[in-house]
Amino acid sequence: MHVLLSALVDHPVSLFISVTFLAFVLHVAYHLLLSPLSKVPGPWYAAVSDLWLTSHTLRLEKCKTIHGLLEKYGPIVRVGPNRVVFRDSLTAKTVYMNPTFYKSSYYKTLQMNDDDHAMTTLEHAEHAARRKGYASHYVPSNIATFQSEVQQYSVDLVDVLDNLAGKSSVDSLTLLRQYMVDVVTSVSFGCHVGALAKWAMDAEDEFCTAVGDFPKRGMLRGALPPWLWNLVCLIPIPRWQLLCRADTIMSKFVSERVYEARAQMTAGGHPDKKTLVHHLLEHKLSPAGASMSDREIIAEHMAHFVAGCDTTAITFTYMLWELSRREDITQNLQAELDAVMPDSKTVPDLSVLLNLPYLNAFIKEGLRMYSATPSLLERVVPTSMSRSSSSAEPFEAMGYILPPGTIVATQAWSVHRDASVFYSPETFAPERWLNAGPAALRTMEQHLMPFGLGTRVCGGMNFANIILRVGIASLLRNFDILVGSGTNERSMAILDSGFVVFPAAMKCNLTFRPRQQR
Ligand code: HEM
Repeated sequence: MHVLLSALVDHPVSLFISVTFLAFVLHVAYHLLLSPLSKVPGPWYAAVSDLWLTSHTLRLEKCKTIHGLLEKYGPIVRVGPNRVVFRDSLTAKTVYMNPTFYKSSYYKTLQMNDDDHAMTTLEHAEHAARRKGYASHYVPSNIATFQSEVQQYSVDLVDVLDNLAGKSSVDSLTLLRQYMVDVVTSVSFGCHVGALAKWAMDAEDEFCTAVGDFPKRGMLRGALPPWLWNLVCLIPIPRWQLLCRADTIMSKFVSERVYEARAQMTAGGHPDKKTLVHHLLEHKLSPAGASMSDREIIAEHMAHFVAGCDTTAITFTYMLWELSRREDITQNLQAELDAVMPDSKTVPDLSVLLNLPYLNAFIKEGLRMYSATPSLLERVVPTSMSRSSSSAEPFEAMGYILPPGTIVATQAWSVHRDASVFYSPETFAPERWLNAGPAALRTMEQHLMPFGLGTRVCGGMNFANIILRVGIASLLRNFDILVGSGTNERSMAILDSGFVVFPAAMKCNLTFRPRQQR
């Protein structure tokens, strides 16, 4: 022993290698045998390091990989040294409804210009104060007052496609992002930016491009050290420059409109309709009367563009892609829509659309299979599960005690593909929502979580539900949708950035053939 030690001291490199090796062995032994999470099932290589999960995130297959583990190991799996994933409705209820479970620090990667917004505030009280600022804007009664704007943009969408007369295919993802930018700008600021019109004229719209680029920019920025990011941003390729400047472009667009609305309000002007900006400008963050700062208002607006435009455009695109391959579903939808839309360009009132059984079943099925955000929604196990008590109270998930600080999460991708709830889960079948008995229907509804769950559920959920119904009704009443050039199973394979999914080809060419041409 003495000889070995003196040999190591004489050879510092050997000493370094030996100490590193020992530290590694102790690290592995701790995570596999002694950690409070060591009893939770899962592969050993995931338990000892986050590198394994990171490598799958970088390969854009995080939620599919985690789904594979849930299928293999059962409803609770350890996917990292400090990370546990589950697929269980009771556990989901505790984690997402209990405000003592804060969001994990992952959400900070979604900040806007390094500023927080509702989605990135981790702690409950701070989030509640911000959410109050925008929540009244998206309640069904208020958002319904914007239905004429949504209807008008969907008719504009039909007109743009009518002009093409089905002669060429179009990238639906880009087109629908433009449509969403028009819709969200109108309900956020009460103004018209003409994004669809620009698309029709083949004119570049920097803001729409920035909205689409923002998540990709975030992904790249998160993967590179700051110095390297700053360096690559100097590469003088115009398209690349546009991506690097996505935050600046969005911030400029939003701040101009925020300052305009403030000036109007200060001058005593009353808007015809109270839009999101008015709600945020009037909002008090605390009972003492502190308003939101300009930076906070701008970040909140930018977040609603990013959270609302790409997500809705992606889900909408996948719904159309499904229709391009399924004549049976198209015919059912068209039969229902023909009956309530005698004039193909007059979209019925929401009260009518919300009561169309097949349309509703189609939208639910689309959200089940193609939610744009089906990945882990991470929360942190609190020290105490009760807000009134500070004493430590262990959190038990499906028979395992998870200590405070453990990251826990479920993901819509797996919940929506649970074969015990949704028969043939990989089949797109709107009928499942129409033919199920009351108990099975209730169970399916309880397991549908495209917009997240509980206290942090999607703020724009009601709005998205309206947009999807109005959009699908307008397009299907007027067009048959056909697969376009270059679009196939491979190009539409779902990749995920860790939060939002997108088609492998990042586009989806479809042909919109006017129905009278059939
Ligand atoms: C199909 C379309 C959409 C999907 C699938 C979707 C999905 C989601 C999900 C899963 C979350 C919760 C994330 C979490 O728990 O961490 C979320 C949050 C949010 N979404 Fe959506 N969303 C959609 C459309 C929209 C729209 C149209 C808007 C508004 C214009 C919007 C605004 C927001 C906001 C503000 C939050 C943050 C909520 C908070 O923490 O207070 N979303 N969304």
